[in-house]
Amino acid sequence: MTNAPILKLDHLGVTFPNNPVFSDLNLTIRQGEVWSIIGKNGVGKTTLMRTLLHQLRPTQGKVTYLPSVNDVRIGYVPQFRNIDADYPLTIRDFIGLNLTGWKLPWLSAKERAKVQRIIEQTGLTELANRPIGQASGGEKQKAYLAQALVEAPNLLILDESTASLDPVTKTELLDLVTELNQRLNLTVLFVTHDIPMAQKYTHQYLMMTPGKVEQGPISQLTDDKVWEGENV
Ligand SMILES: Nc1ncnc2c1ncn2[C@@H]1O[C@H](COP(=O)(O)OP(=O)(O)OP(=O)(O)O)[C@@H](O)[C@H]1O
Repeated sequence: MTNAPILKLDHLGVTFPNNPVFSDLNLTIRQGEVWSIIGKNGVGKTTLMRTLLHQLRPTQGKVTYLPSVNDVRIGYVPQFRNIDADYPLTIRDFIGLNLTGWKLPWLSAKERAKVQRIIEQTGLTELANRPIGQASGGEKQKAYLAQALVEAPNLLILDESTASLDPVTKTELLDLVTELNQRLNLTVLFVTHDIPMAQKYTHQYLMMTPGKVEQGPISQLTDDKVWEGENV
C-alpha cells in the first residue's frame, strides 16, 4: 500500500466578513492516515472541511489534491441533521441516492449490489426498507455513513458524525471505519470533541485554536494540551 500525499494545504486561510476564522494553515495528509480535527465550538473545523470539499473558496492560500482531484473520491458524513418524518425514501433508497447518475433515474443491478453490500457492512440489514424519516437519530447517522461509503471513497470526512450516537453504535461505526482504513487504505478526517475516541481511533491530530493550529501524532495529544486548546 502506498503512503503518498493525498491532500496538501498551503498557507490556507478563511475569513468571513469581520470574522477571521483561521489563517496560515499548512498540512499534508497522506493516504491511509487517520486524523482527528479538534478544537472548541466555533473555531472553524466545519469551515475547514467545507473548504476541503470546495464548498467554500479560501480567502488565503490553497488546497491541492494529489496527484489530482480526479483521483480523490470524498465521502462526507455531516453533523447530525434531522430528516422529516414523512420523507418518502427508505434507508436503502437514501443510501443509493448519489449513485443514480444523469443517465438513468434508477439503479443498475451493479449499483443495487453495491448498496446491498454497504447495508450489510453498516449493520442496516433489518432496517433497510424502513422510511428513513422514521429511523432513530443513530440509525440516520448510520445511513449517512453508508451513503458516504457506497461510492468507495478514498477520503472519508466524518464531521462530528458520531456525536449523537450511543457508545456501542459509535464503537461499531468507528470499528468499521478502522477496518476500511486497514483493508483499503482509506484516509479519514474525524472532526470530533470526543478526545478518548480520537485517541483510540486516530493516528494524528490537528488542534485548532483561535489564531493557532497545532498538529502531531495522537500520542502527543495530552489532556493538558486539550484543556489549553479548549480554553484559549
Ligand atoms: N457562511 C458563513 N458566514 C459567516 N460566518 C460563518 C459562516 N459559516 C461559519 N461561520 C462562522 O465561522 C466560525 C467557525 O464556524 P465553524 O462552523 O467552522 O466552527 P466549528 O469549529 O465547526 O464549530 P462546532 O464545534 O460548534 O461545530 C463561527 O464563528 C461561525 O459563526
